[in-house]
Amino acid sequence: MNKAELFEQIKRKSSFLCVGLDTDLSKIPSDLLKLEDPVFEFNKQIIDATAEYAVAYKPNIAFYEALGPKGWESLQKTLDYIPKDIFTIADAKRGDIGNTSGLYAKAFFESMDFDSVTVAPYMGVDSVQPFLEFQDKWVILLALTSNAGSSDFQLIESKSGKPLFHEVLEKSQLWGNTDNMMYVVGATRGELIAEVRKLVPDHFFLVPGVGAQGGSLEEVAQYGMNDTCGLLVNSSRGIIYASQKMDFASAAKREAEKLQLEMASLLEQYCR
Ligand SMILES: O=C(O)c1cc(=O)[nH]c(=O)n1[C@@H]1O[C@H](COP(=O)(O)O)[C@@H](O)[C@H]1O
Repeated sequence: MNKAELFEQIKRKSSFLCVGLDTDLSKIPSDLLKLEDPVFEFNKQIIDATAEYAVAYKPNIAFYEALGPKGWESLQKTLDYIPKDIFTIADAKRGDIGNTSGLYAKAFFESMDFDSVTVAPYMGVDSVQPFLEFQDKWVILLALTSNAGSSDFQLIESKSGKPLFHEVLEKSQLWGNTDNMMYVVGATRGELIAEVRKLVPDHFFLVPGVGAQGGSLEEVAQYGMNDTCGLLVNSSRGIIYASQKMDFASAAKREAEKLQLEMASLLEQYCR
């Protein structure tokens, strides 16, 4: 999916919601555990309930990897079930020496056909380029993450006197095929989002951290939105575990709709 198609979908649904499929066997209703593939059954019902409000789904790979081969099977079935016009993100946070990154890229872009994968920039250009070689796929580079520990390295002043996340944003722009690059920018980072937007005015941000982590959607839109929206805002636990009983799908639908309505008015206000 290219940027124009993504923006078209955002306009059509008046939404920039990404639903995070962080599906955890210890949090899904126990009745589902009797089924052959509880993770897929849960995801299927979540997707059915939220697809009209979502422009992206983001399975966090850890939740599937942790279950061994069965988890990978649930992940593949989930990916196949997501409607084809919705953007898919493999939240895998990969990145390694070139030849290894090439195989990570193959895993998520060829074997599994995700639209995008989250990548850590720490190992530098040669660890990211193999992902960028897939012309019609997207790399979502960790820039300024939502967790408290992000200050440990990302906010440190580099040699040039700028915080390290500035270097990530500026350097990565020189890595080629950056049209298909997005950046992770945490919703918990408030005004710093404006700083990131100044450095990369046209790129999409994947913004986790609203809902369970307490980030403000209003603030994200105010500081981060551009004239093609430029935002995919993720909520995982706030949607998928809105109820931990068998009414989980209708509760997820309610939460997704609530966010979508808020997003519709933010699009009107800030998407210019
Ligand atoms: O790359 C991510 O998606 C990510 C980056 C980041 O800075 N913070 C962050 O929370 N995430 C992911 O976004 C999701 C947030 O989940 P909730 O806090 O439950 O909405 C999880 O899958 C995290 O791994």
